[in-house]
Parts: sequence; structure tokens; C-alpha cells
Amino acid sequence: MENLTNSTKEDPMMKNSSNRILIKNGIVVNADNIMKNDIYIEEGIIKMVGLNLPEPEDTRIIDATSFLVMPGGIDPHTHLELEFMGAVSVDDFYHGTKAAVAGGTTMIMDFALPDKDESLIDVYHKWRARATNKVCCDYALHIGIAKWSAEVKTQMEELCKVYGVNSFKMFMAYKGVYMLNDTDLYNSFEACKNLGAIPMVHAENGDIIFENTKRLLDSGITGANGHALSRPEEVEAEAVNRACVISKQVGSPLYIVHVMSKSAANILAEHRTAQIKEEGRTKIFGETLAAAVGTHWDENKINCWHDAAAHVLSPPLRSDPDTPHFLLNLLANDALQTTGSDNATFNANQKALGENNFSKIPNGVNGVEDRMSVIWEKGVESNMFDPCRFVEITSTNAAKIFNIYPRKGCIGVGSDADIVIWNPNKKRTISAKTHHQAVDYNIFEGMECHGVPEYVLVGGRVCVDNGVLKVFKGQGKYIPTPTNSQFVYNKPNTFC
Ligand SMILES: C[C@@H](CNC(N)=O)C(=O)O
Ligand SMILES: [Zn+2]
Ligand SMILES: [Zn+2]
Ligand SMILES: [Zn+2]
Repeated sequence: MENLTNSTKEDPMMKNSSNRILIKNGIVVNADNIMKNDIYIEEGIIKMVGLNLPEPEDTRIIDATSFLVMPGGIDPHTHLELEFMGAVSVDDFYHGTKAAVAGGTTMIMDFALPDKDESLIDVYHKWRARATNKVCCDYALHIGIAKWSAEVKTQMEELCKVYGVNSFKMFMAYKGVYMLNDTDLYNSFEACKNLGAIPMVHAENGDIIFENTKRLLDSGITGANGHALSRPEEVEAEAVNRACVISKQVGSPLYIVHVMSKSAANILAEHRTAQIKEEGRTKIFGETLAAAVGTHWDENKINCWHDAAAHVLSPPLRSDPDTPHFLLNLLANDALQTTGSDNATFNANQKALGENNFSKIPNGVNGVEDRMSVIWEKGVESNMFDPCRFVEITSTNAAKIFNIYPRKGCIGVGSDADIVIWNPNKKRTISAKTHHQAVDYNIFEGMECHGVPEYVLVGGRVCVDNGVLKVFKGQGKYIPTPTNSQFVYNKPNTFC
């Protein structure tokens, strides 16, 4: 079977003639329902869902027989064109979103990360300028908080009220670059609560990492394996616990990004359970990554320094081979809610910045293209969860948490026509030789995955057409994310 990545030819000039599309004979999968249904689309919006729908003239018919019709993936965690650790991530807003669409993701949420003294308003505009005219799909922005001050608090309010930002990422790691102390975390969480915004954390203890790194380097351990040695699971778990405690003391929600270990995931699950017991509901949410469920730190697969450096991200991939299965199980039982890619990609020459000192290796891996297939293969194909839960963790929950549901993350009347027509029986082999990302490495190299997009509609435009990629550079729009998500702030016990 020819796989999508081999048969995909970019065809940027192709224009879809019809703005009327009827998707017939498919099985429509939403987070809460799966049934045979047809979908009628006009002007980029889903107008009708049902059987025996009318077929106005000049309607393009897509036959989805034996395919699943799902909400396009929403990747809540990307870093396109990010300046970080002396390099700029090579997947820019064009290559990154082109690859996302090729893999069935129709919206990304990128992190605008400020330099220490940079205004949050300036960094917002900087990211908007980078993305506009390049993105092939819609996008939203989370804003990083690299320091705490009254001025930052004011800027957060302006971002929420004027610029459609409802989420802010605080770092407990990267000492001297992004790291905040507990007082700053407390105050930033409180500011988020007062704004109806969502505090997000990178949960690792940056002080321990800083001291461990010095000790490892002084002892002569400079290779890429030093990265994981400097930040073992308990250094992540400790920070997860601390962030959960602070959020519960403040009374704010909390979204923990890139949960990478069993220990951290367990602590998160315990806090969620305790909060449900005490308050009848929880406002703590956990995200894991395609990398964490698709692979682990496997010494057998690391044949050279570059292989190791290419797998360096923070928190690190864990050497415990049971980690992927464990995290998939937590995704299945809703101890974890979303899956991202954390796509921050650096080529071999950039990773080489750390060839004599692991703490200088630009942190980050790929995932924006392969997230959907990896999670389908490891989750649905492996019978860990069903297609409805796949939709929930790859699209719907992110839409609900960041308050753009049901415009996004749903196949329903009035929703944007961001749709992936998924062939569960088709297989593709992942490789840097054939992926659409700009990066020269793929941490899933050689992985054979069931689950390939046959068609991908972005705002009603067919951007993968019977396996052929036809992206439209600049087609994507910025999607404001309003504050006071009902799913986060007022979810009743039994969320409808
Ligand atoms: C800055 C970014 C780098 N990527 C990574 N996780 O190593 C992150 O920490 O999320
Ligand atoms: Zn992070
Ligand atoms: Zn190599
Ligand atoms: Zn990240």
C-alpha cells in the first residue's frame, strides 16, 4: 500500500473550485458519539449532518466509505520558529503547519515566549507577524511568562481582553532563562484565576537541575545522556506536586504541559482525584506528548551522539520502557486529557551546539506531523482506547479547555469544517526521508502506523485530497481563545 508520505506531492497552486462539499458514507466520530452520517459544508462551515442530505448543484462529493470522519486534530503545544538555547527551531510556521495538515492536524497552539524583559504585548505581536501569511491552518497562542511584576500582570489583562489570549505558560525549569519561584507561580496563577485564564506549567525543579548539571559536568559527564541524568523522574514529579498544591491553594485551574513520566503522571492523577473528592470536580488538566507515548529513551536505538541529541527534550524521554503504555492507560481513563507534540525541532548542526556539553543541546523534538498516527497506532490499534477517546484527546479536550469548542474539536452544525477523513486500515512508515517537516531527523523513524488521512479539510478547503497534499500558504487564521472556559471554570460534576 502506497503510504501518504510517499504519494503526497505538494500542490500549492491547486485551488478548490467548490465551496460546497458533501462527505458521504463515512462513520462520523465525535468525542461523545460514533455513527454513520453525511456532512454538508458550505463556506467553510458545517451546515448539515444527517443522512440523505440534499446535493445542491456545484457540490463536490467526497465518498468516505469505510473511512472515519473526525474533527481535525488540535495540537495544543508547538514551538515553531522559536529562538531557544542559541538556535531557532527549523520548523517555521509554514513547514510546521504544512506538516500538521499532512498528518491530520488542522489547528495548532503555539507558545509565544518572551525574552526576560520583553513586553508580553510585543511578543504577542512578534508571533502574530511570524505566523501571518505563512500558516496553512488556524492557530492560537499561549504566552510565556519569564518574570513576574505588576507590569506583567497588566499585560496579561490586556492580552485576555484585547488580543484573545486565555492561557499563560510559567516555567519551573530553565533557571536564569524562564524559571519562576513559588511566589511568582502563586501570583501568576492568581492573576490567571482573576482573569478567567488558564495557567500552564512546565513542571521540573529547575534548581535541582541546575545543581545536578554542574555536578555532572564537573565529573566529566558531558555526553547527551547527561541530560536525562540531570533531571530524573522525581525532579519532574516534585514540580508537578508543587504546581498542583499552589493551584489548589490559589483556587486556580492548572494545565500541566508535557507530562513525560509515570511518577509525574501518578502525582497529577492523585491531585485530580483528591480535588474531585473535595470539590466535586477538578480544574487540573494534564497533557502528554506523542513522543512520550510513541517512544522512550532506548539505548538500543541510540547509535551515535546525534541520535541521542535528537531525542533531547525537557522533561526527558524516560528509560523505563513501560512509560508509553502507562501514559496511554492514563489517557484512556482520563487521568490525562490532551496530547501535544511539543514540536521544537533543531537540525544536527544546531543540536551540535551541545556536543561537548549536554546542557547546551537545544531542547526539542518533532511530532507535529506524526502525532495523530502515532496516537492512533499506540492507542486505538493497540486497543487502549476507542476512536471516540482518540478524538477527545487529540482534538476535543483541547478545544474545550482553551474555550473554542464547539467551533473547533467537533463535527457539528455550525462548527468550522476542520475535518480529517481517516483510513484506519491504511499503514504508513514514518521517516525523516519522507516527512514534510523541515527538520533532518524523526524520533519515530521506521515506525509503522495504522491510521492515515485520506482527506483533510481546513476551513472547508480540501488540503489533503485523496492522499495528495495541497496546502495553501497563509490560509490559516488566528483564533482568539476567550476567557472563562465553562469546561475549566464551571464544569458541573457530570459535564454534558
Ligand atoms: C521551550 C520548550 C522546549 N521543548 C522542550 N520541551 O524541550 C519547552 O520546554 O516546552
Ligand atoms: Zn516546556
Ligand atoms: Zn547519527
Ligand atoms: Zn514546549
